[in-house]
Amino acid sequence: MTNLFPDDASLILPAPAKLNLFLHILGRRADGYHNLQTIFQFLDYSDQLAFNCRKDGEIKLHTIFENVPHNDNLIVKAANLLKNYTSSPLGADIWIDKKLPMGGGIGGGSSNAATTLLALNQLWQLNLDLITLAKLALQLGADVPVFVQGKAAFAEGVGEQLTPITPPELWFLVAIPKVAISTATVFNDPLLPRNTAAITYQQVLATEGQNDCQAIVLNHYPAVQDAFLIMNKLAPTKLTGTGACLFASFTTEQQALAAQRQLIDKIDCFIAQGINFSPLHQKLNLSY
Ligand SMILES: C[C@](O)(CO)[C@H](O)COP(=O)(O)OP(=O)(O)OC[C@H]1O[C@@H](n2ccc(N)nc2=O)[C@H](O)[C@@H]1O
Ligand SMILES: Nc1ncnc2c1ncn2[C@@H]1O[C@H](COP(=O)(O)OP(=O)(O)OP(=O)(O)O)[C@@H](O)[C@H]1O
Repeated sequence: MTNLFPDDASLILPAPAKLNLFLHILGRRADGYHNLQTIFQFLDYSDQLAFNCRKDGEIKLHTIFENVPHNDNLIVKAANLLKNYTSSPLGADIWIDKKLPMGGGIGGGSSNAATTLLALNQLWQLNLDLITLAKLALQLGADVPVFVQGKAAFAEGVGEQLTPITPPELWFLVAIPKVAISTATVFNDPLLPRNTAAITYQQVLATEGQNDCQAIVLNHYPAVQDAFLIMNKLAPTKLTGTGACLFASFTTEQQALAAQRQLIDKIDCFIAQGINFSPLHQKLNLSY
């Protein structure tokens, strides 16, 4: 395991990325949030977090994030939320090996928060079930509950009403344009389309779908537009979440690798398989 972590770490767990295979915006609620329909699928591509229990109650994230103050970090927020909810007297030392790009639309921060909730639930012996943890998780962000539940899902509401589904576990080429995009900025854009018709659960897996944020993001962020134009020549390419990452799917790893070879020196990208049961839940031996 990575030497970023102490040898005596009691728990080392992954925080996987997600893709939004499509992202439909149905409307805007009175509180400003948007009603969505999306498919979340996990990627076999993860940050790693290490945890030790502290008896003095302090929550300490040891890894420095250049642009995120300690107490604003979703890892620390998740730990404090769980501590307050359960009145646990315990604390934690936490380290992270960060691989997922921030502001990339692949859910890095949200996934870190979910992994922290599940890790401390175990270390502090709280025995909260996933439904209770997912409800808490929603306070941290619309994307956090799916990472707590651990199953690929058709999501509705603001992203918290989850129906497990099993889309094909394809191989993805994921491009990382060199820009971080704020989700709130995209959702506040007056030109964002907000009137896509709802589909039914029966239609989900047959729906190709689109990302309703894509046109806005390509228009405003030249780095995303450039990467899109290059990658879309190789294979049909889509935005995930509010970007900046783009993805294209392939039936086999070899096909994805062949496409990646054509992008070498042009776009920073990685290959990963889509997975319907989170690597976090697999590592914790939770059943599907
Ligand atoms: C775009 C997605 O990534 C799709 O999976 C998510 O909906 C975003 O989830 P997230 O990053 O966890 O977002 P949050 O931290 O909850 O919200 C950030 C901001 O995005 C906007 N927001 C988010 C989710 C949503 N359904 N409607 C919104 O309008 C709100 O302005 C909010 O202030
Ligand atoms: N542990 C964390 N990892 C990443 N970002 C964090 C973390 N804690 C707080 N943040 C803040 O949250 C912002 C969004 O982070 P994140 O990487 O989750 O974006 P994203 O990939 O667009 O997520 P999503 O797809 O859920 O919208 C970052 O720009 C950063 O300021």
